[in-house]
Amino acid sequence: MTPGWITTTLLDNDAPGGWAVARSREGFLHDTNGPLFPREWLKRQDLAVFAEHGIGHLDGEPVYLLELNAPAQVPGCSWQGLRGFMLQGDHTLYKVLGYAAQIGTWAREHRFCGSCGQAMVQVPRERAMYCQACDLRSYPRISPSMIVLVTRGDDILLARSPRFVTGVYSTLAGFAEPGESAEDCLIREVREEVQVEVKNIQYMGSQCWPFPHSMMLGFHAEYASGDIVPQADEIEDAQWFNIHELPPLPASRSIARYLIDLYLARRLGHAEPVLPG
Ligand SMILES: NC(=O)C1=CN([C@@H]2O[C@H](COP(=O)(O)OP(=O)(O)OC[C@H]3O[C@@H](n4cnc5c(N)ncnc54)[C@H](O)[C@@H]3O)[C@@H](O)[C@H]2O)C=CC1
Ligand SMILES: [Mg+2]
Ligand SMILES: [Zn+2]
Repeated sequence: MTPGWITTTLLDNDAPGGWAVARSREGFLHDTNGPLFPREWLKRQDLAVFAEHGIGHLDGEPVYLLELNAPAQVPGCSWQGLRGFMLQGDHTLYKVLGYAAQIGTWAREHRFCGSCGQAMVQVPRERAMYCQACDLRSYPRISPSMIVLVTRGDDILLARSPRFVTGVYSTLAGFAEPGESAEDCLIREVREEVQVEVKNIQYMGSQCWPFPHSMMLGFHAEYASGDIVPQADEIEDAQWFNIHELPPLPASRSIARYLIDLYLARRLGHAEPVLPG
């Protein structure tokens, strides 16, 4: 048995047993034991199953996703969004659900060929949808996004999007565009969002962000020039904050928080945080 969570395998839907998670537009089904249910039990419930996907192994046991058309009422159970599982509870289980959500969304959105419109089929032994007419394969979608902590000595540049929880400020982020390197994207996004120029760009680490399919590439950069001018609509407010007077910050498992905590730790000589994968 290999401990932990391994996502690589496709599983045989006809084989009995294993664990299952159920997902609807309301999130994942869970009870007091969490979101993993014995698969045979879950399949006996009155669920509008749209698709079933083998998604991996947890501590050697196969795990399946039941993708539902609508959230069902199951006695003793309720529904919770992926974000709730990210904010609290077991990190490995959150990884299982994050992967399940990405596979479920991708398979649902690739039922038909984007080129000819014909129905696509799941490729055996590969995580891909296939159109026979076009010989076209579609793989799970991942969107590279850059995220950066810009610093100027004891001051760090944080901003608020109108979508954030009230009061919370975070690092700048944005999706990479075709033709860009991560560093090009960083320079463009910082310019667009606050009209600041940066230098000494350093890659710090990456994190899967399954909301819905980002791959966050985390950087540190030093301030070079410019006064903050927040981008209309996208950025509600942006400021330099002294590291001793910080506003409410993003969730502790986010790479945004890691970039901030790592800078503080290095600046203040504290133990360095670990980036949750
Ligand atoms: N893990 C973390 O700590 C953090 C993660 N993020 C994530 O980073 C990602 C990018 O951040 P934003 O500031 O929202 O991006 P952004 O600055 O590029 O602006 C968002 C806009 O980009 C466009 N867009 C949406 N999806 C896209 C895609 N797949 N490719 C290209 N453009 C797209 C839309 O017009 C959207 O309004 C988001 O998924 C966000 O949730 C953001 C902050 C912290
Ligand atoms: Mg942004
Ligand atoms: Zn096609």
